[in-house]
Amino acid sequence: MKKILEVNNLKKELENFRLDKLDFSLEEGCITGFIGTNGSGKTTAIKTILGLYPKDDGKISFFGKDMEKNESFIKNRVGIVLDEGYFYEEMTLKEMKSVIAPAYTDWDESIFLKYIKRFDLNINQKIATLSKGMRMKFAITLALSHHADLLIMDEPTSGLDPLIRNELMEILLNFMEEEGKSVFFSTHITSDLEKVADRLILIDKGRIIFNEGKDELLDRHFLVKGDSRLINEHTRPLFLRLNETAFGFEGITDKRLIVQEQMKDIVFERPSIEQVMLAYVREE
Ligand SMILES: Nc1ncnc2c1ncn2[C@@H]1O[C@H](COP(=O)(O)OP(=O)(O)OP(=O)(O)O)[C@@H](O)[C@H]1O
Repeated sequence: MKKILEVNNLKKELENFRLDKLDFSLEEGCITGFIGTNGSGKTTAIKTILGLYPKDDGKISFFGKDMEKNESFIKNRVGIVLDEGYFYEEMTLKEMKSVIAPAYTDWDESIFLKYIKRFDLNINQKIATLSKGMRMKFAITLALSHHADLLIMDEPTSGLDPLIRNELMEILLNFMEEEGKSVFFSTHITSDLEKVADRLILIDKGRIIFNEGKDELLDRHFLVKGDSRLINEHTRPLFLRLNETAFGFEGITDKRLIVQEQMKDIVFERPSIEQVMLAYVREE
């Protein structure tokens, strides 16, 4: 499969935080969820990849082209949604659109108007008067209106109600129906990814912890439930994360066969993305 984005050895140092040698690539035709808890480095990684923060080291290429030498070609083909949309507050949506649209060679007014309608936005409303969710919908509309091949979105579902979040997931699935499209989006609402993601990348404290197909990841981890008396010095290390109460234990393991051998009367269930994510996130 074609590589849409390649990030090699990316480093970025902020005052109290460091992105540590990020290495990953995105393949064409995939929706990749970029997950991690608050402050894990998702926004910093996305902004550095997009060149909004200067990188300290590493190489970034989109569509096989070096980011630094092909910025305008790349920006044309990438639809971007950032969590704090960069808009002029005094403008109406229509005026803001007129500023942004000429930057894209493939701007499509009919798509723009289609999403304005679908998201129930008023093009004559001032940006300053939009709610957080409406701002996000406007940013998503702009990103979808220039025939981008790759959508990069930072927390696009934050501030959206469950109904609109669900609609956005449908929109992403529709977007993927056309050949050659890819989506990369960060979120800490991992339930949004259960239905749509093909791959998941977990970042924690500025480092990538896993980068794997969603189904493979969920197929090789198990949520185990049973009596707390089964937990002892031999069984405890079999779990990546373990919660014990007076009533029983719940743990995430990637060693199903050994657990099955050593513990009787337990139940195996398929974990959620959130449960697997939390199993890998180191606590302070
Ligand atoms: N401009 C900046 N200057 C200094 N430190 C920063 C800057 N931006 C972010 N940080 C720090 O970098 C760390 C990672 O923040 P970042 O916003 O990338 O995390 P995140 O995973 O996107 O979190 P969230 O889910 O809360 O949005 C945090 O400790 C944050 O305080």
